[in-house]
Amino acid sequence: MKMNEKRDQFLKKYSGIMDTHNRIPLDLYERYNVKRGLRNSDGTGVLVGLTEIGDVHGYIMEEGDKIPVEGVLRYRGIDVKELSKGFQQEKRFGFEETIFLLLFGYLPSSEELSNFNEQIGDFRELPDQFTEDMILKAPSNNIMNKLARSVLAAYSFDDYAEDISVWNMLRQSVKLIAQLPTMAAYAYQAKAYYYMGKSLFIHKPDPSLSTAENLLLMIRPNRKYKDIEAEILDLSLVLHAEHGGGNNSAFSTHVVSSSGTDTYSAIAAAIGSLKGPLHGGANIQVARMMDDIKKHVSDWKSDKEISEYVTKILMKDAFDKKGLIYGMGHAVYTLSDPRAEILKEKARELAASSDRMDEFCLFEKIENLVPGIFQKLKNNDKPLCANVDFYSGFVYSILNIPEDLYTPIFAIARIPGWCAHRVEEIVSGGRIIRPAYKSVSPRVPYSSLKNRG
Ligand SMILES: CC(=O)SCCNC(=O)CCNC(=O)[C@H](O)C(C)(C)COP(=O)(O)OP(=O)(O)OC[C@H]1O[C@@H](n2cnc3c(N)ncnc32)[C@H](O)[C@@H]1OP(=O)(O)O
Ligand SMILES: O=C([O-])CC(=O)C(=O)O
Repeated sequence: MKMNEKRDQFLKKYSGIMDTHNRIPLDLYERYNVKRGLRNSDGTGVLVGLTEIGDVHGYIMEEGDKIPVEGVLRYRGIDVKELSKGFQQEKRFGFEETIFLLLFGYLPSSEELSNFNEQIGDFRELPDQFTEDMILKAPSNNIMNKLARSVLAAYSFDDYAEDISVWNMLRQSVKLIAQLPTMAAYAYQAKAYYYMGKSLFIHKPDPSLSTAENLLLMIRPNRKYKDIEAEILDLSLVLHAEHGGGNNSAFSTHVVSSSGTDTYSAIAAAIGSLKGPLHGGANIQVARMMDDIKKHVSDWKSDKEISEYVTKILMKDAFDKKGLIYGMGHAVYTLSDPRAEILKEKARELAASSDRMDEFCLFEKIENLVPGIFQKLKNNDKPLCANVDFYSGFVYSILNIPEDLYTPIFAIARIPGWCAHRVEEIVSGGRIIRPAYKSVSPRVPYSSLKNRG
């Protein structure tokens, strides 16, 4: 028998065995009062830490009951809606001051902001040979995978990689925050060249420009972008920058950092977490799901036809058969996600000016119809709102940003949050995160090889 056939047989047999031997009966979780997914029985998160960085508010507790409320998100105590309104009204980019706010805990003065922008600008370029050796020689079909590997590779270019003093973590944080857009843009160019047959171009970042402008100039063949495109991308970066300590990627950062490991390992772990389709990777899944819905629903104005197809998706009978409507639902928000509301209005404006209003209306219909269908199918009254990932990809598509970069843009936005959480963990956490797992395995005596069946 050929090795391939033997391998197929091996995988078939042992994947079945592996599955059986890793299934713990659901009733045991209840019996031992296990907080699955670190959740209490009402879906609220188990309290495992304190943070001053982000505050995510989606319900209030009243006499033991969870009462849904409109969502509010605060960065270092400042409402993100006010923060966004502030820099937009002053016609400035907001992402760099948001990074400052998250890292240092207060809004910078103009002098502090311009010094900070200089620091970021100075770090934007990748080290000598990094692009050639670490990105072009080892491209990936998946930019998040390439980003995580690039962050790990950056360890080897840092003489103080292991130093976890605050001074050094700040240096590493600013460097990684500045370089992640460059890594993502070049990783995308490498993918476009090696996997998609496109021309290869590597544009140098411009230290005098914002993160949003740099990202756009590095992914555009002619380095050109419109001001409005950079402004909207900047706003989106601000909205994605931080989400408390409990979200999966920030918590991964806390867990990994609590072992005392280096910054590159912690940030690579966070990128791996964000990539998942239940977390930041949902933005690309929304785009794929919407393409599928557009293909299968002939009348985009028909509530009936849309509802029937959405029901099929929820019943695991259509699209990726996972039973999920991506971009809907949230672990904390109930009635609304403030970021989705802002992105929705941007999506509406952009759609109106680019002849894509029919698509926008389809998104809006799905947003409005899904909660009712979900409640009917699940026989509950749980509110379900659009989350930050629902409209972001649609906005990016109008900005002509390739789908491959949707989740990497989320990572570029969220790395300041991760860095702030890493420092908070090391400065204030101070104890290795180590929850308990109860063993429910029966005791089995060892048997020697000759006595096994
Ligand atoms: C940046 C971000 O990470 S935002 C979130 C991005 N992720 C998505 O958009 C994926 C779709 N949404 C989801 O899978 C979920 O809403 C999550 C992962 C965001 C939150 O999950 P949870 O906190 O477990 O949600 P919640 O406690 O409200 O879920 C209750 C039930 O509703 C289901 N549910 C929640 N949202 C959805 C959805 N969009 N589609 C189908 N079912 C859903 C859950 O799977 C769960 O089912 P179960 O009881 O059979 O296990
Ligand atoms: O908080 C969460 O669970 C998910 C998240 O990161 C976000 O919504 O931005």
